[in-house]
Amino acid sequence: MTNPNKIAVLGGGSFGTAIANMAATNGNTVYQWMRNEERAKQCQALRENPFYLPGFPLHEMLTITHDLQTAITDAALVFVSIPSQSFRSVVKLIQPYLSKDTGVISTAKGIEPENFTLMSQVLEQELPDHPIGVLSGPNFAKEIVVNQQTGTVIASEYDALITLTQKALSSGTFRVYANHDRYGVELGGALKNIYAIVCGMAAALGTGHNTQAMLLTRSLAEMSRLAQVLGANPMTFLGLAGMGDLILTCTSDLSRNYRVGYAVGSGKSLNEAITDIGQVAEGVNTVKLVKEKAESLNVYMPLATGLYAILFESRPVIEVAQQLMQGEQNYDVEFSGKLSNEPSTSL
Ligand SMILES: NC(=O)c1ccc[n+]([C@@H]2O[C@H](COP(=O)([O-])OP(=O)(O)OC[C@H]3O[C@@H](n4cnc5c(N)ncnc54)[C@H](O)[C@@H]3O)[C@@H](O)[C@H]2O)c1
Ligand SMILES: O=P(O)(O)OC[C@H](O)CO
Repeated sequence: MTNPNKIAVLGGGSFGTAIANMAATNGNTVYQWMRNEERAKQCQALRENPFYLPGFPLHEMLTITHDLQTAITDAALVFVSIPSQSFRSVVKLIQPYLSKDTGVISTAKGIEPENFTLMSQVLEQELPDHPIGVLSGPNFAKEIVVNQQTGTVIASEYDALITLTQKALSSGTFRVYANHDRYGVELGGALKNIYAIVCGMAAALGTGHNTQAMLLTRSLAEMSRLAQVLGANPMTFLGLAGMGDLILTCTSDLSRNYRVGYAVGSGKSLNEAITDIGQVAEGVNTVKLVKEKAESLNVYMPLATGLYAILFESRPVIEVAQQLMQGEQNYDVEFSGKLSNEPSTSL
């Protein structure tokens, strides 16, 4: 049996800390697990995470620990807030400590290279007997912890898990919407990172509002086009985890993906940009996987393909932008029976 008020959060980064602190503030007994013992002890003693969210005090109901068993035993919910590159290896560690009905929720917005696997699909594979879900939306950790009013989405096939998550996290400043299209919600969170890099790059080149509006709108069209072919509901992309997160990350330098794009657009190499940011920007790997996937499925994704050419084939940004603008004319709104998936060479 699980303790309905016990929650575990895996990951010592910015989002893990924000989620753990919110759940603790709501009166839950929360354990945040960090792999680095020294860091866990330091955060626990300081009541702060100086590595990712310096200056922000942590709630007394939150315990930070290096002991995975203590963190997980009896927890009703486990949030996995580990970047996609390490996600599976951490999930493998937790299996022995989970109770039978513990729900496990991914907050990671990335894709595993093998078989284009999303993180909740990793959960499905590694923890087939557990209810699973995805938490995704326009959610900068740095804004959550200073109580900026925020909306998010819990997506799952399990209504009990949705209700438990809403109860654990909802507050006067955090609103948790439900969605049953887990795949669509998760895909939205992963894909928007590509376009945040594109928009950061465009901003570095001094583009105006017309360009930014066109980029955002065509990004949404492109994401939805792939999502539909992959089996997600394209309407999901009109919600917080699609359009909401796209707007957030494509318009703010709080986004690490946007900052990678801005740095590359300002003349830095991709490696310099990543090193300077010092945290995970999932879109850099995602664009490689999406370009491959789009080609194999013959889905038209000119922005993702153009970004790939700039980042990995040394194509000049201006040249790629001109090519996109001068291709053949295309339709505005898809999914209305016209041109849902026909190849073209324009934006
Ligand atoms: N930061 C945000 O505002 C935000 C918001 C929503 C979703 N996300 C997503 O959540 C995920 C995590 O993001 P973040 O911002 O917390 O990342 P982060 O870079 O701030 O922190 C990642 C944490 O994971 C830990 N980690 C990495 N590999 C590990 C391993 N093998 N074992 C144990 N711990 C490991 C790191 O030590 C670090 O503490 C990402 O997929 C991101 O896209 C982030
Ligand atoms: O900093 P980013 O670009 O990883 O974006 C963080 C979150 O995904 C915003 O919702």
